[in-house]
Amino acid sequence: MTEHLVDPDVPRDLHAFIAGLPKAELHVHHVGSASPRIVSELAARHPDSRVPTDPEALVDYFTFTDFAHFIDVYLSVVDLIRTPEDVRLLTYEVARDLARQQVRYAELTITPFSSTRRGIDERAFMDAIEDARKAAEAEFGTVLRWCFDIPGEAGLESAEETARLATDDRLRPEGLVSFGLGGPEIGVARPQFKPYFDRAIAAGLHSVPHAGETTGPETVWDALTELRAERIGHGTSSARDPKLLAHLAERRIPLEVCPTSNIATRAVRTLDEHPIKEFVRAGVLVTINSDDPPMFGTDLNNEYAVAARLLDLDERGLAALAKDGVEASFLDAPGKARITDEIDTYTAAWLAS
Ligand SMILES: O=C(O)c1cccc(C(=O)CC[C@H]2O[C@@H](n3cnc4c(=O)[nH]cnc43)[C@H](O)[C@@H]2O)c1
Ligand SMILES: [Zn+2]
Repeated sequence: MTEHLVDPDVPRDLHAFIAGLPKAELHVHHVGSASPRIVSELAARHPDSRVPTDPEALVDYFTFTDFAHFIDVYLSVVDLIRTPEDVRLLTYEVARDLARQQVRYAELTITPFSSTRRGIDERAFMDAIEDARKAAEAEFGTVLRWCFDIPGEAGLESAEETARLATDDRLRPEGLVSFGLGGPEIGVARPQFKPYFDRAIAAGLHSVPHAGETTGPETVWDALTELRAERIGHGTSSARDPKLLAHLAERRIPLEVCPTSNIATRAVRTLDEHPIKEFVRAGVLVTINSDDPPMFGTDLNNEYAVAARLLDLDERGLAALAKDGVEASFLDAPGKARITDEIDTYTAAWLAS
């Protein structure tokens, strides 16, 4: 249990239950998962960067005034990743952090455009993530899969490049399962990305755009109708549209909810005002995720503790939430059954002890 993340309003034994609970993480960004140790190590290697080298100074550096400020800081960390070896190290260390939290399966959102435009060779980039994925599975038992996302604000050039990297048979990595859209939403309309999503879907990828994180429910509708979203990244503003909530519930389209992220980027004012309760009340399939954990001073276990408090969950409720995460994942049926069984076995043993 990470002491600074112990929520005093959640019983300690529930924190301990969460710490050992097998979980799936469906919404977590590659660069946004770099631990303070990795960020400071990379910053020390690149003294021209404005990113602090002192891990303690990172707490202030990772305090955001709004979403635009968050993206600005995020890109300063992206600037630290300059070689394929940086990419490999980051990916492997992210897997280690996930494994420590009993994450059995994670879909990691990667923005290959940001790396290739900064001069990392595309072949070497793919080899680096795949090499780390295989090593992580063999050494930690955590299965990683990739979502390649378009950094929407970088324009259609970035959409074209991301679609090419995701669909070219000579480049497309084995671990790639989905196609996303990230970055700021304001002024970046979802429908313009339809042709790129069409190509990715035709190549067998799942559609998982961010939508409704910093704009209204109409963005979520656009993601559903234009980009054929199978899950929605955040979808926070869906709570403002009862018809949309009913649609999401009826079609079993999961929301990838990241509560602490929404507070850190100031998309939502306080955790108590977070709409997660409305989602559950409307019957929407909610999954719990961490987004950019070290940047937001959180981790997946803490997000489960937050959910336990906001939704008043006990061990059985938390186990059900973890199983919903597995169900909403793009794992195959035997893979889902394996983790679900593990959750049931763990929970039964915990309750019997
Ligand atoms: O890489 C560039 O050069 C570049 C140029 C212009 C714009 C961008 C971006 O907008 C990058 C956005 C970046 O942010 C990632 N991310 C991480 N967390 C979140 C989130 O909560 N909501 C949306 N985006 C997020 C995203 O994956 C992109 O990599 C880049
Ligand atoms: Zn995100």
